[in-house]
Amino acid sequence: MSKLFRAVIMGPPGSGKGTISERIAHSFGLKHLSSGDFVRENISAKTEAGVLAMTYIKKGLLVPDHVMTRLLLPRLVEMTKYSWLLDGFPRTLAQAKALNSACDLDIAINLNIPLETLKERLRHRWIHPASGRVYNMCFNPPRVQGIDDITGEPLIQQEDDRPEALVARLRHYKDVAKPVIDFYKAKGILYTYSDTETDQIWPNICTLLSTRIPTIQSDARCASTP
Ligand SMILES: Nc1ncnc2c1ncn2[C@@H]1O[C@H](COP(=O)(O)OP(=O)(O)OP(=O)(O)O)[C@@H](O)[C@H]1O
Ligand SMILES: O=c1ccn([C@@H]2O[C@H](COP(=O)(O)OP(=O)(O)O)[C@@H](O)[C@H]2O)c(=O)[nH]1
Repeated sequence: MSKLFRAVIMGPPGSGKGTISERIAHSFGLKHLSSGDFVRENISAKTEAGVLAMTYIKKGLLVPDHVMTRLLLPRLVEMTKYSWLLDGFPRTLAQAKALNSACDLDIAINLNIPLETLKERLRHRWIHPASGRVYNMCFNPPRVQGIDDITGEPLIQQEDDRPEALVARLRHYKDVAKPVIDFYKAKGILYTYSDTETDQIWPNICTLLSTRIPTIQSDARCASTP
């Protein structure tokens, strides 16, 4: 069996983690593990960690590290046979250290996107709350305005995507993410990408992954839109 591949993707809200993760999962056959999805699953299933997590999310806060690791690390144990890309975790140095004790990462992708771009994107972000599917009214609009393509249910805009909430969220992200970025830099596995468009970043990430996931050959999948 070929060696398993493990990666994390980091970046501020709106940096395109979800969008790029979907492309990576689609092109390279990795499992896309989203911490937000895990949290929402635990909330729906009313697990102990889910009920606890909900009390923080309702206040617009990050879930504390010990709750988040309790919720997430067992899911990684279920994934020992698979290659995966983890999106949304770690968000803090404590989470990065917990993850480091649980498994060896091959790479950490860091998206560094200008503030104005983030604001503009999130202003146009609409989501289908039940599935977490993400749309953008300019970049990838739904087929019918305001309606989820798959279920036909209405889309919503998240409170904390509004410009007023965003600046504080981004400031908080920078403070918390800096030690995580330094941690992966010191390990020599950090790859930072800076641009205003996912379509510009994507070919570079795709080329990197093609060299690191040897079972899969690079080809047209590294074009700007897969
Ligand atoms: N690693 C984590 N640490 C703490 N809380 C987390 C973590 N991952 C998810 N959460 C909680 O779950 C919520 C939903 O996460 P999700 O990543 O889907 O959305 P988000 O924070 O709005 O992300 P983004 O705007 O970057 O796409 C977060 O707002 C946060 O409260
Ligand atoms: O080049 C891009 C990449 C993403 N988006 C949109 O920007 C928003 C944020 O992207 P995503 O949810 O993937 O980012 P995340 O918060 O997961 O980092 C979404 O509405 C995407 O459709 C965009 O307009 N242009």
